Amino acid sequence: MSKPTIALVAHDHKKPDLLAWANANMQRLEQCRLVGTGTTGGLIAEQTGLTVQRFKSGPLGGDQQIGALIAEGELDALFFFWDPLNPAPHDPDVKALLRLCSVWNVPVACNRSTADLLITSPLFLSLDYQREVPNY
Ligand SMILES: O=C(CO)COP(=O)(O)O
Repeated sequence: MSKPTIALVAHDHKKPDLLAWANANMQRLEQCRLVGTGTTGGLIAEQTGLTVQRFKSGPLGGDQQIGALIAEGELDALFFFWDPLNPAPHDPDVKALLRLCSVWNVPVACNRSTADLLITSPLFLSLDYQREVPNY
């Protein structure tokens, strides 16, 4: 398997959580191709030194760009620390992104504990594991 592609996204109040998690998982993240929404991706690249391909900011279409990667079969996992306590102007985009993860059986972590379990799973970087992709 080539490097898995994973997306990193966080709403503003959750960015510190995602950043702390990224710092704690540098070695694993270095083995992945990283993409992210604009502000999140920039922050992670700047503060960890990891290379992150940045899409537009979430409210400007970044979630949808990541959704497009999913629809094209190019995303292996989404780490999306969304904010359950503050409404986002682009909530439909957020829902659409999470929905596509279910449609295409893409693993998604919405908080730090799930992100820990996912990134440390022996299946995650395993050559033997093939995620089942639905055949619509
Ligand atoms: O709004 C977002 C996800 O819905 C994240 O966008 P930013 O990374 O640009 O803040």
